[in-house]
Amino acid sequence: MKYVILIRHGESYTNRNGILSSELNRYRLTEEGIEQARFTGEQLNGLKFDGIISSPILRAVETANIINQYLNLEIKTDNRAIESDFGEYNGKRIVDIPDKSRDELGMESFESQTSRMIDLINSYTGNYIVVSHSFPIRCVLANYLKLGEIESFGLDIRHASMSVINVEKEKILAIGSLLLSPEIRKIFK
Ligand SMILES: O=C(O)[C@@H](CO)OP(=O)(O)O
Repeated sequence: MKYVILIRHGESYTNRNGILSSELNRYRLTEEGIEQARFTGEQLNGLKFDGIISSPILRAVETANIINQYLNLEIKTDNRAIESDFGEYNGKRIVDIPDKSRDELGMESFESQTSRMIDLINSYTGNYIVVSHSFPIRCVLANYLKLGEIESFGLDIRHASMSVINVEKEKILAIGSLLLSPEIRKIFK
């Protein structure tokens, strides 16, 4: 890819209920999450992309379809953009998860998520929107910022926010933005 806009899905019932879930078809977007996705679609309206790639998880696919109402592109699902694998903690409330490292908890590692997301980005040519999840997006940004898991802990990726990367120059142009600057909009005209 030349440029990528990484978008976290809108608020879903996993977030509303404080649950970690990588189940494919269980948790939909909330009304708020639908509105968030619509707002992001409006920001992207009229801009040109080579396609939308989405995590196969329902909340991401719903977000991609709402955004695509403004873009009318082909949407591809790609497992490399999927949510973290939470292991035995899949479906559990965040408050009930012991305060241990991901490795100790048997969850998918920071490195695994980083490499699958970078692999996805490097396997498409052109400018794409990628709809994914908070942690995988944080992994990509940390990669370009040359930060590790602990050092990038503060990267809080809001629902339906846009993080923009010039992939060829390995340069982050925006992190977790709800709007696009005129300079960034020009790239996709
Ligand atoms: O549950 C969360 O906090 C994140 C973790 O990646 O998932 P999602 O972005 O799907 O809400």
